[in-house]
Amino acid sequence: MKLSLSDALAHIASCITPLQTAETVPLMKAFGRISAEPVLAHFSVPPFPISLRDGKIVPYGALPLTSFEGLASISTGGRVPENTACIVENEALSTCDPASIVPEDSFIKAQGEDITKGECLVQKGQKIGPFDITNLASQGMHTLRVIKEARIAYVGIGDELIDVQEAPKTGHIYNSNAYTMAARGEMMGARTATITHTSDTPEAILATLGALHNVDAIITSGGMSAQDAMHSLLDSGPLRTLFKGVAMAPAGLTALSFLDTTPVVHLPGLPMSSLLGFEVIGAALIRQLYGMDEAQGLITTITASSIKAHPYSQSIVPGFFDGRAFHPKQIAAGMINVLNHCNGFILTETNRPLNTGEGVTFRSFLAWS
Ligand SMILES: Nc1nc2c(c(=O)[nH]1)N[C@H]1C(S)=C(S)[C@@H](COP(=O)(O)OP(=O)(O)OC[C@H]3O[C@@H](n4cnc5c(N)ncnc54)[C@H](O)[C@@H]3O)O[C@H]1N2
Ligand code: MOO
Repeated sequence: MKLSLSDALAHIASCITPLQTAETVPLMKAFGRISAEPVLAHFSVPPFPISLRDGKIVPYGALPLTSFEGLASISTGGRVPENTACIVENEALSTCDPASIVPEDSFIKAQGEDITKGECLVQKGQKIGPFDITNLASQGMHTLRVIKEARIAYVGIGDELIDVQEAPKTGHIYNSNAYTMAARGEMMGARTATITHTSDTPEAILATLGALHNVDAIITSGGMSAQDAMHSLLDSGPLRTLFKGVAMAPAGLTALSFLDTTPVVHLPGLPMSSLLGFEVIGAALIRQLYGMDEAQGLITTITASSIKAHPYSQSIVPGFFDGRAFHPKQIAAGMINVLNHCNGFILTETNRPLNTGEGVTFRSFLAWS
């Protein structure tokens, strides 16, 4: 009996401990990393009221004005003195009646208008984006405490697999699944510890997995058919299996286990199953390692064509969102040359086909960049 996708995700959330180790990195290395602590503003920005125009300073004491003569000048960004009633921009000096000048703060940026001292600029567990860099740089924060990067090992399982620099012989298949997942993992902020492959015997698989040290998670691809070694190993130890089979299509054969304390996601070998399974389960694993909640950057849109439903599983449907609608891509088992034409995917509900124009939630591959 396959686990529902929501139960599989709940297992990941409850059984995998987020990484705790923190390190200090320079500001520009913090981009895309996960903050290990809340960051509070050291001082207010702007630190004092500043002018937003080149113009003249009108003190309260000068009101009512009879002339602009004798007023002190100020440049954009200049400190506005206390007791300033308003700033008159230079362009207005020749057209505006001095008697009409009244106190007004529209050209004055108040102290702390952007950032107040003590304000939380970055939450613990938040991913640092380019505009967080703005706030951190504005505070002169040149280093940041971030969670150590997740290190993931990608292992292709199958006697037919070879590495990309090897010369192929008849029946050989390049380990493209592992390379693709490593590239996607990098986009998701996880470092690639190693990309390797092993033959489909219990001994070879256990030796390969057992030799992986200093990794936070392992993701395997292949050997998940009923008669294959990886599939059977999940029933007999030493891997501790949390689930085996998820009600999603493709990648319904996906499993999660632990090798000692290291989580291992087992994806099927057929490329569409492997890669789309990674988008859902592999991505959830990486999020969990970083202590992040649900997927970010979801886009509500409509489907540009009808989508069939699976009777017992949710479907992972890759496709292209053109800004107006989601165009599902037809896929078949084992396809390779597909996701390069897609910019994301949707998840459908079990046994619920979608008509053209029905609402869907688009999950962009770029949400992770
Ligand atoms: N009789 C049945 N056959 C199959 C069933 C079934 O229920 N009954 N399930 C199918 C489903 S669903 C899936 S998914 C696959 C799972 O197969 P495996 O996980 O055992 O995949 P492999 O046999 O290892 O590989 C399949 C095929 O995919 C290519 N491949 C594998 N690994 C890689 C890699 N790392 N990089 C690139 N390409 C890879 C390769 O062509 C393999 O031959 O089983 C169905 N069969
Ligand atoms: O269940 Mo397979 O695992 O369709 O992709």
